[in-house]
Amino acid sequence: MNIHKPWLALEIGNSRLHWGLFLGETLDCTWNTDYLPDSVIQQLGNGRTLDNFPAKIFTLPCPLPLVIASVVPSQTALWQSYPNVKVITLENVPLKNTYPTLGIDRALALWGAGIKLGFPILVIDAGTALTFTGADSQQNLVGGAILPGLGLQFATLGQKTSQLPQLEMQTFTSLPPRFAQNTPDAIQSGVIYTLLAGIKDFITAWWDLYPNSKVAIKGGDRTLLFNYLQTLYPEITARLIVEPNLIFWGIATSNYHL
Ligand SMILES: Nc1ncnc2c1ncn2[C@@H]1O[C@H](COP(=O)(O)OP(=O)(O)O)[C@@H](O)[C@H]1O
Ligand SMILES: CC(C)(COP(=O)(O)O)[C@@H](O)C(=O)NCCC(=O)O
Ligand SMILES: [K+]
Repeated sequence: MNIHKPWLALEIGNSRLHWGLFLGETLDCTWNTDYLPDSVIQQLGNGRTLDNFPAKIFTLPCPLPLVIASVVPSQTALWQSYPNVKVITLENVPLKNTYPTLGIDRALALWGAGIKLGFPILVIDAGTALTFTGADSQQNLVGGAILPGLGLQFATLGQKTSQLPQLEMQTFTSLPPRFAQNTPDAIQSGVIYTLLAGIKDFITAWWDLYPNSKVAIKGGDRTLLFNYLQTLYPEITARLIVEPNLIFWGIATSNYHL
């Protein structure tokens, strides 16, 4: 590939779309959007661009080549009509010892983190689901864990009970009192302190196995969780790398042909 050739990387998550504009092998900028309707996808394929895309895309030869990493097959299907599209699969990721149903987002983030930060590596993805995914010094997947992400935990409590309100995370500022005296604080306390203790437990268990390993956190809730962790467990955050672009690093270092 020409070193300055522009192309788009698209990660399709379970909540939204994550975009990266590459110039050759360099990640130029990133942004997020909601899922797009079929009509808009057709327009993009016809060379038009969108208001909430970076303005510089207007200056590039559209439609740009597109590389997709998706964990939502129904969304992937909408892009099959795009003229120059490549869908990344596990076979394109050099990570070893993977299992067939491993999420491509987890494989790419782990691979990207390992290549840039070094193996062994543990990646925490604080997205719709919260995942832990680790690799050893030989670039083998060691394994990981999957649980409901922060937003999903609040949404589930709000939707599946009659008396619990739906909390909006944008209103969260600092840690709630652990022993709360009202319903919203009690929900926050239960979800947040339990999740933070779980994250700490997974990280320390990983460090028991790989004492010098780097640990990186990505995903839409990364900043909120990092800030809370910093208050409760500063010794953990001192060694925790916050990096939103691990998947784009993984895409840039995988084997596929546009
Ligand atoms: N603008 C936003 N839209 C949606 N979710 C957001 C936004 N900003 C932060 N989040 C948080 O990001 C989480 C989803 O993470 P994200 O990495 O975007 O998901 P996915 O990759 O699974 O689509 C939600 O729990 C939510 O709290
Ligand atoms: C665990 C996930 C749902 C995470 O997706 P996300 O929350 O990032 O949208 C996704 O990686 C997935 O569907 N994985 C397949 C199962 C596995 O990785 O074992
Ligand atoms: K994700």
